[in-house]
Amino acid sequence: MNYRIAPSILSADFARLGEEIRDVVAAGADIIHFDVMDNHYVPNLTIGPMVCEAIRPHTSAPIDVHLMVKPVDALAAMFAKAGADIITFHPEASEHVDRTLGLIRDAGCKAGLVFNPATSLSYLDHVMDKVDMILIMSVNPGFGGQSFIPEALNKIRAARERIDAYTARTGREIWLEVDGGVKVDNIREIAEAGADTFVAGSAIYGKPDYKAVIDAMRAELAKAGR
Ligand SMILES: O=C(CO)[C@@H](O)[C@H](O)COP(=O)(O)O
Repeated sequence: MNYRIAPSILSADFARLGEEIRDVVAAGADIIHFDVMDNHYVPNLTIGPMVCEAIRPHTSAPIDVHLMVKPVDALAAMFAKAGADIITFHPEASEHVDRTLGLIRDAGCKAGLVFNPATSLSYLDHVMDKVDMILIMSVNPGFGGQSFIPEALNKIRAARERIDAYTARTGREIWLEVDGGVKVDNIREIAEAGADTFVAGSAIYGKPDYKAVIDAMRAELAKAGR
């Protein structure tokens, strides 16, 4: 299994963002997770396309933009232009899920849907052909440093079943990402439930030695029974 670790820069030192991104990639990160909050869809306000454009020259690692915004389409287009590689959004925040997925892919990015703990996976029913990544939230979005909600494991299993059935039928791969409260001590269980891509903010940026945390996560993933 090809596992990917995606540090969330929400927990980085924003005053030194370029350096923080270079450091975490040097420590073994595969992807940079970029949280966009609008103080409307979620009760917090973070960073926009100008910051994405500013960090783009600092890394060749994929930038994975998680849009916690409503409406979605205009910002999705701006992030594609600003250098994002992957753009995910919450289906209930889009007026037209199929069209939003299409506009992200037409702009050259991978597109994904994000599921809050209370959002049904049935949003996937008619759009799997346009989905490159499914992101399961294991906390309610808006803040870093929250505890993993155990019920998310069942949702990860259900998403994995959908992906495996789809891949068996079409041969096309879809990534399964998990975000919220991911730590060294639960990453193995999350992988065994079916995730392949792991967002971790406070677990990595909250420790002085990023490489030690990422190495410990990979050691746990190596023991996963998938
Ligand atoms: O999208 C979010 C929170 O809404 C996340 O990406 C957090 O940034 C994850 O932080 P930790 O739970 O890993 O500290």
